[in-house]
Order: sequence, then C-alpha cells, then structure tokens
Amino acid sequence: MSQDSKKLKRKNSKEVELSNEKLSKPKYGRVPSFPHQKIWSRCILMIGVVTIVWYNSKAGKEIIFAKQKDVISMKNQIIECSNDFKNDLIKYPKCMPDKCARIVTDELITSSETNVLLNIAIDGLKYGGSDGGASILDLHSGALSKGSTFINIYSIKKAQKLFTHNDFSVYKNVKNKIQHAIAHHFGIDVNKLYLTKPTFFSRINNKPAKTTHDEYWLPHVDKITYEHFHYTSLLYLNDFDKDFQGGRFIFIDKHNVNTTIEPRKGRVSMFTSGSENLHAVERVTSGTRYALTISFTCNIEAGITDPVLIG
Ligand SMILES: O=C(O)CCC(=O)C(=O)O
Ligand SMILES: [Fe+2]
Repeated sequence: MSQDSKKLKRKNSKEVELSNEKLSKPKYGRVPSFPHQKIWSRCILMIGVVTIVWYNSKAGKEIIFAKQKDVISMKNQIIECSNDFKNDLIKYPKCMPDKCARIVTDELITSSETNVLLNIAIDGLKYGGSDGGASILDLHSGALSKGSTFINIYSIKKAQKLFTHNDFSVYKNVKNKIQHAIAHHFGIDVNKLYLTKPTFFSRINNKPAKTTHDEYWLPHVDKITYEHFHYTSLLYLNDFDKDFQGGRFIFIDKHNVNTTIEPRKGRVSMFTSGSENLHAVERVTSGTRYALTISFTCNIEAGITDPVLIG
C-alpha cells in the first residue's frame, strides 16, 4: 500500500469515529434528568400496587367487628348512607344522622338489667314456641310465636301473672338508655325518635325452618322488612360460643365484605336501618340464642307506647 493511500484510510476512519461520536451525543447537549419526576412516578406506581393489593385483600373477607370475648366500650364503623335512607329521612330533618354507622357497646346496659330481660324472654317464650327455629315475644302487642302462627300471651290466664312491674320498668329504662345512645351517637334530637313496632324478644335454636318467619339467616334490610324502622338496636341476652354456636350477626357489604358482631350478654348494637346495613344472622347450630330487637322510627305516626302490665 502506498503512503498516500495509508493516510487516506486513517483520515477516513477518523471521520467515521467523529460522526459516530456526534450521533451518540444529543443534538442539544445532555438531556436533563429530573430526580423529582422519578420519585413521583415511583410513588404513583407504589400507590397503585398497594391499592390493588388492599382491594384484593378486602374482597370476600370477614372483619370481626366485635368479638364475644372482648369488652367494647364504644366502637363505631361509619358507612355511607344509602339513597333510600337519605331520601326517606328528608321528611324528618331533625332525625337525619350526621353519618350512617354501626355502633357496638358493652357498657350501656348493666348485667342485672340484662338478666331481668333474659328471664322475661325465657319465661314468656315457654308459653309458645314456633315449630321452626325462630320464636318471638312482643310485649307491646302480646304476640307470641306458637306452632306456625302467633297467639296473644296476655290471653293466657297463667301468663298474666308472669311479669312484674319491675320487669316492665327495666324494659322501659333499657329502651330509654338505647334511645338516648342512638340520639347522641347519630347526632339527632332524642325527642324526634319514637319507639316503633315490631320491638320483640327472639329465641333461636337449630330446629329446621317451618315458615318464612324462621328464616332469620336470609339477608335483609330492616327498613324494607319492617316498614317504619329508621334506627335498629339489638341487645344480646346471652353469649355466642357459650350458650349457643352459630348465630353471629353479619353486615354484608359490597365486594362480599362481611362485618361480624358476635353476640355477648349485655352487648348493644345500633345501626341505621336503610340498605347501607344489609344483614343476616348466621344459622344457630346448637344451643339457644336470646336477643331483644328494639326499633325506632322518625315518623311520629308509627310510634308505639311502652308496654303496660295487664291485671
Ligand atoms: O337477632 C339479631 O341479631 C338480628 C335480628 C334481625 O336482624 C332482625 O330482627 O331484624
Ligand atoms: Fe334485621
């Protein structure tokens, strides 16, 4: 190779190197990098992942809101009011809750009050009893489950001597305490809240259902099942896992999330009665479960008076 052609080759290879360098270098200098941009995109990615994990972990899950063994002084779970509930309560402005919720307390009703009420339920229900698993006793109307229908307990001679003035006064005091607790916790005027029907004792065992009244495990909305309910309260008169098995109370929420209350003697739960609080009672598998359902309405015309002792 001649000297001249060697020089030409070197020159050409230098030119190729230079043009390669030019290509790899950005036209307008180095592309600026923004560290904040990176942090933000990572944060968004992480939030996305956490949200997906959280969403999936909640779907089809059970939250034990109140365990039988725990003593709960006051626990609440705020939920969004349903439109059906809000639309109905527009008619009763001083009765509209600040927020819809479920509230549980073990410190409102004393054990001696609970015992008096448990004895009313046990003694009264002895005079009746459904053929199926669920029986009720309503002290206001006297309605008592019997076979596949209802009788009036006050029409049974012996049963007329069954209850005392003290029983009825405890019943009224307990109702008043719960009424005030509902008014306080939901931020409403206690005088705009009226006891309504049905307010009743229930006794549940594991007998197979005979009529629709026995199908307590079916999910329902109290305001639909019992027309006038706006606020539902339940007072448990005996203990899940000691006196009976099964029979836990379950709120059924979106995405199959269940929120469970295990009955405990003296425990009160209070909740708004609209479709924000769809619920059911688990089937009782053994033993006998006693509870008292006390219901309130905002509609004065649907109000009922305290029961009075006959005789
Ligand atoms: O006894 C319970 O725990 C709930 C009963 C109930 O859902 C009802 O009376 O509407
Ligand atoms: Fe209910």
